[in-house]
Amino acid sequence: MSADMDFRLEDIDDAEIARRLSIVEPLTDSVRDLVDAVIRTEVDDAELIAARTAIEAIVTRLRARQKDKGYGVAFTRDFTGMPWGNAATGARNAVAPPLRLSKVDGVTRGDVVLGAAYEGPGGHVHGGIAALLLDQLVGETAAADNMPSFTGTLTVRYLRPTPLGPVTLTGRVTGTEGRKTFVHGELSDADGVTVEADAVMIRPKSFPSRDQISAAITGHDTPTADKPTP
Ligand SMILES: CCCCC/C=C\C/C=C\C/C=C\C/C=C\CCCC(=O)SCCNC(=O)CCNC(=O)[C@H](O)C(C)(C)COP(=O)(O)OP(=O)(O)OC[C@H]1O[C@@H](n2cnc3c(N)ncnc32)[C@H](O)[C@@H]1OP(=O)(O)O
Repeated sequence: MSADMDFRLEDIDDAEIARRLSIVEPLTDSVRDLVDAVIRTEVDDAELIAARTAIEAIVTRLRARQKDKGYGVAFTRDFTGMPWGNAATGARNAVAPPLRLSKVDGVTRGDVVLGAAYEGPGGHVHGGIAALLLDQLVGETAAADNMPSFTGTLTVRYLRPTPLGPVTLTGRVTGTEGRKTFVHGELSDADGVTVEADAVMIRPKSFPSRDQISAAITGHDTPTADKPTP
């Protein structure tokens, strides 16, 4: 991970995180709903044009104040990560399905419903979306102590087409070797595994230590507490 990666401090507590999420998650859900509606609507051209005008007005309102680039990765002082722009999981990212993963007994697991926005072959999940979700899965599976690794190699094997609808992801670490962590991940529908992946996750030699990140976000060294990523 390059040293110029955007780590920044958001000096807020859990209650403020919850408050912000309570505002932005429903907004993101509405935009996700909008994307789905645009794909599936059968209204006439006049309605489509009227919708575009209304949407453009909303975009103008939102752009009244905005960041220069992407959202970046914000951390609280006690190291809770807020990757809210993340393409697979971001709370502010309507492109994200969104995937929510949790680790129990060494297995990372998550359920997500893939609708019309994630279509590749008719009625089925796009292979790139499967790879995106598996990449996030192996990333979170390899992450220890809230410190992420980079995906060095991701090998994806598509066993059979994945129908649009609910899917489950599971991942587990299969080995470690120096800065490398090996992870196996699976994406399944109700009938079993449809896509599997093996990843070599690497903690780059240039990767800042947890203390260095803390120092970068707070301007000085601070003690850090172990906290799960929201
Ligand atoms: C990342 C998101 C941050 C979000 C943070 C938010 C909250 C934090 C909380 C939790 C985090 C949770 C989840 C993480 C989130 C998302 C997961 C998404 C993951 C991604 O989507 S991430 C983007 C795609 N990813 C890249 O953009 C990588 C670009 N690339 C590089 O940054 C370097 O290329 C790197 C680092 C790969 C290696 O750099 P390096 O200098 O450290 O490597 P070095 O040469 O020292 O090799 C050391 C040993 O690895 C072997 N090796 C080297 N390269 C290899 C490769 N490619 N494949 C297999 N093995 C490889 C060598 O053979 C040697 O092996 P040996 O020791 O056995 O000889």
